[in-house]
Amino acid sequence: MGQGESKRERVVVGLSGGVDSSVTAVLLQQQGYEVIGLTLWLMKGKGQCCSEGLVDAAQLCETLGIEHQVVDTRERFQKYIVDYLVSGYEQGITPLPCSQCNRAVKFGPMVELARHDFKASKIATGHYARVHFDPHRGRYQLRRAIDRQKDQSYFLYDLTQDLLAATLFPLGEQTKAETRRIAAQYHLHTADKPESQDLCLIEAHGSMQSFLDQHIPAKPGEIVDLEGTVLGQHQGIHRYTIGQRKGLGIAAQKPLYVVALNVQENRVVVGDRDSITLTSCWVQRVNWVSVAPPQTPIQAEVQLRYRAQPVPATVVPLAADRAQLLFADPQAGVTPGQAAVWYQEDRVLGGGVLESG
Ligand SMILES: Nc1ncnc2c1ncn2[C@@H]1O[C@H](COP(=O)(O)OP(=O)(O)OP(=O)(O)O)[C@@H](O)[C@H]1O
Repeated sequence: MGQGESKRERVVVGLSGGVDSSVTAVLLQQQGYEVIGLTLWLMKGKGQCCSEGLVDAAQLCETLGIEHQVVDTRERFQKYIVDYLVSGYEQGITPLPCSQCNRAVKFGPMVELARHDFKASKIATGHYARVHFDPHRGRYQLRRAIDRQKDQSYFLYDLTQDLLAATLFPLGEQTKAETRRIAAQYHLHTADKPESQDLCLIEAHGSMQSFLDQHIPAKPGEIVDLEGTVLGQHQGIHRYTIGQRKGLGIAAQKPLYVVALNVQENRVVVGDRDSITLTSCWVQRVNWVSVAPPQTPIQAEVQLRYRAQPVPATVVPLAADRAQLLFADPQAGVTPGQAAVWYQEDRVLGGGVLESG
């Protein structure tokens, strides 16, 4: 290093090839960081995080004059996401792979690579969420983004304190409209890329159904009511989700919902709305984020789906990383495999995976 030159702090930015991560790189460069672009190659084929994404990310780095690295993560993605999804659907649950993807496929490996290969202390992504250190609590706090429409904190509840300490979310403080404005201002070729609407896997395969059909063979069975009366046939329980109403193909006098997916008997069990309405449920693989695991029950607002309205509940911490949720009002949207994430105001306290039964 020459005299008078100061060593700039280095940050590794996860680049998917989309507008959000592009603007993240621009903002950090503007703030004086030495930015390295890192693209994880997740899947074969075309799509946002596949070949098209790699090329767009490479082009962005060329425009910004920064280093770009691509790391082949396909095996990890296969193990933690594809296999996890397939075995979940085979067992009659509806897994949400995004939180697991963030912790095990993206943030964990990115922080490792940043520290050991790139000698960088920080990583950054284009997620809409906020993180800051609270000296009173002695912990990093994960919070919702300023832009509530885009807020992605729901998908980040599984991050650890160590990962949060190493992470920057520059977009958490601004709206998506501002992000697009910055992309246009810097003439980024990613400025007009359409918003991703769904799971990256679904975008790559056209639909969840076609993804599952490629991985799970059809296995016809019966659709029955709670008394065991056969009402129809199905082509495989992996095609159904608990709580599902549409697409059952059964004519009935009142609306029917999927109540249970019985793997042993290969049966889809249906019932009326009351039979899917719960006053409590259990959560496993709980991660407490912004607070240490509490010893006594806490009051929180629980979100049972991405974009669902949070509902008031008591979270009862249990042994072995489990918790029980006691809803203030009965809830019909409890889908095993999806994430339940609990908040106090805009702070993510914790979350976990909804259990069946
Ligand atoms: N394949 C990847 N390699 C590295 N980082 C990634 C990859 N995919 C996603 N990320 C990081 O995670 C963030 C959120 O990803 P998500 O899939 O939710 O896309 P998004 O919100 O549409 O963002 P973008 O517009 O950057 O694609 C991205 O902004 C990026 O920083």
